[in-house]
Amino acid sequence: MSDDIPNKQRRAFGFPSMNFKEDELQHYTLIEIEQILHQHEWLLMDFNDMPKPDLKVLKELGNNLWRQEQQYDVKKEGEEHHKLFNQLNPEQQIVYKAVLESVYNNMGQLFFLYGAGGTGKTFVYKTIISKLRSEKRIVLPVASSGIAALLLPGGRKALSRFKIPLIVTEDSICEIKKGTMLAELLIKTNLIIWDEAPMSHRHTFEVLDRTLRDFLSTEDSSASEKPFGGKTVLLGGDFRQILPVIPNGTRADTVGGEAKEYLSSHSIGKEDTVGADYEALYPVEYLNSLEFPGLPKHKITLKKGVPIMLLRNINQKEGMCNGTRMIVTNLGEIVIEAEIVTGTHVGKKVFIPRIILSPP
Ligand SMILES: Nc1ncnc2c1ncn2[C@@H]1O[C@H](COP(=O)(O)OP(=O)(O)OP(=O)(O)O)[C@@H](O)[C@H]1O
Repeated sequence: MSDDIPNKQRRAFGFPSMNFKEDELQHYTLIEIEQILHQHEWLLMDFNDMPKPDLKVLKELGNNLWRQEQQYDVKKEGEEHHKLFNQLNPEQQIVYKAVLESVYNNMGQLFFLYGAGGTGKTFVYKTIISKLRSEKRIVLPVASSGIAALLLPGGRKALSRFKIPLIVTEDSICEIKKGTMLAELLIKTNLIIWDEAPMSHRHTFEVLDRTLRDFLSTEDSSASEKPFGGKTVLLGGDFRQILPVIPNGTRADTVGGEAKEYLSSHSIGKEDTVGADYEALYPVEYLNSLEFPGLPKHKITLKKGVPIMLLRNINQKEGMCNGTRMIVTNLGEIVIEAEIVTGTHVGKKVFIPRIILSPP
């Protein structure tokens, strides 16, 4: 009877590669038997010798998010860990040991792994992640940005993983309800790794901290007094990679660099105007404020290093077509120098002149 259970549950959970342990199969089979007995007005309880399904285990098995974290191939993770661990340098080993000691002994320590770019932080995260996943423990690796999250195995953006509200205040909490799959997963998590931590506002960590204290205090009342409810948390990043903090500064002040304004035209040609009345009726400021579909604004502000996209085919042979993305490398008086970052001409420097456009 249990032979059909894996296929049935794989279909139900939508995991074609889902594996089941012997005892998990037993619980599912007992539930099936219970359902058949119900049809004949019997219960499993009526048979003293029959084992009973454990509802707590079944609740766990029904948690898709927990399931996902349990689907890692233990053998592969073990091999990955073996490969990475043997390469750790002495400093990386210190971090590795300290974090794992806290996880194994439920010490709930909070770590900060600080290092300049390229010094091997992600390497340490990966070694720790593979070690814990090879032991079927749960690690939730997140990063402040989506790009950094992609570098972590099974990594997610912190805001979406923990359902942190976009606008966080001193009293916000994660948008996770108690008893949901995500709440249960957080309770079971052994380690949280948060890369690029200095890029996130203090309030985002406090939101997670408050939420974990709340969830974990239902099982252990002292959790409300512990940072992150007593979970081991490894924050990491490089303070040199954050944006400078400028008190009362505007967005432009924070990003830095000199901005340059480009106008579609410096003046209206005499031949385009029809008498003084017309000028009074349609002042230059008004004309410049008009926006038409298919035409860029009258004024654009650019800086070195900003990404831009062409909206016209300028020179297809040179890779400058509608949709080509570039990074601005130099700002001339009426010409912009940029480097192509997409397509077959990646890395090529091109010049974008001012061009005459009319609505399509
Ligand atoms: N102990 C090590 N042995 C071999 N290679 C290593 C070791 N530590 C790091 N590396 C390699 O060095 C490079 C940079 O490491 P890593 O990406 O972990 O740095 P990082 O500190 O996370 O950088 P960033 O902050 O820019 O993300 C990677 O290619 C990584 O594989």
